[in-house]
Amino acid sequence: MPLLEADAVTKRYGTETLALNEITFAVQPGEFVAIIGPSGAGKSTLLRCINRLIDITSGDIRFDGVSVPKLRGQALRHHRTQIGMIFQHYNLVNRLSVLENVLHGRLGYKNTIQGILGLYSEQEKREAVRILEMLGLEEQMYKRCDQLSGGQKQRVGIARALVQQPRMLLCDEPIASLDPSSAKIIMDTLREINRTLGITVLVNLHQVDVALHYAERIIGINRGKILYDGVPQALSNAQIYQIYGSEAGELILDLKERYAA
Ligand SMILES: Nc1ncnc2c1ncn2[C@@H]1O[C@H](COP(=O)(O)OP(=O)(O)OP(=O)(O)O)[C@@H](O)[C@H]1O
Repeated sequence: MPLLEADAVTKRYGTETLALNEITFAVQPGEFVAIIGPSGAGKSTLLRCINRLIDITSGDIRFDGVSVPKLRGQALRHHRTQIGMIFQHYNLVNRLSVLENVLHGRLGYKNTIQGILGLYSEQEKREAVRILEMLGLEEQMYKRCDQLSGGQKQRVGIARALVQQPRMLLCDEPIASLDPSSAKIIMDTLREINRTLGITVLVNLHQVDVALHYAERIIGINRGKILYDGVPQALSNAQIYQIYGSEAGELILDLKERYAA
């Protein structure tokens, strides 16, 4: 059974903007999928609908066979614990330590009082430390997050998602604010998590070359519609043009340079 199914998902903002237009696809457990497309294509909207940060207008999204739009209360909180989110701007609390930020990933499992008091079990703290060590952040553990580099902040974001023990990671432009070497570390980390922990990864990427390098499947979106869904090897330049429209020229030039090198 697929882990995630999107069935004719449509999302409108007000009456004007049709951000997603009958999107249909399914993701199997363990897949590494890159969603590519130009600015405004609907990539962020799609991830936010999957996690129910926003409601879809029509269609259905099923996670592990359960209809996401119908979830309420405890069931919705449980759904969100299953999905780790990683953001372009990290969404960390800068004045708190790395360890405290990572433990925030456990909040979905707590009642309000436990959450407010920051009550975490020894087991949860040990697990947070173990994940920080795995991501090479053991020396940063007690630093405030505002003392970290962008790449380190994003690794904290990944650690926070992992302590949730998620089944899927949704990554919204995780490398858009990073220099190339930090971006590589983040993408390598996501691939490693996918391969060794078997966690399904859906990653929004603006950069088609990165998507081609890392993903085993590409979903290309333009104006809220899927224009390509398949393996990276079969994505032609003509299809890249279709997906990216006027932004394509520069991208394809970059690709040629990359492959020539
Ligand atoms: N909260 C909102 N209210 C109204 N319109 C929105 C909202 N969020 C996004 N949109 C619009 O929906 C469309 C899709 O936006 P979305 O952010 O999902 O695209 P994207 O592919 O993630 O682009 P980017 O990479 O620039 O974030 C755009 O036309 C955008 O202007």
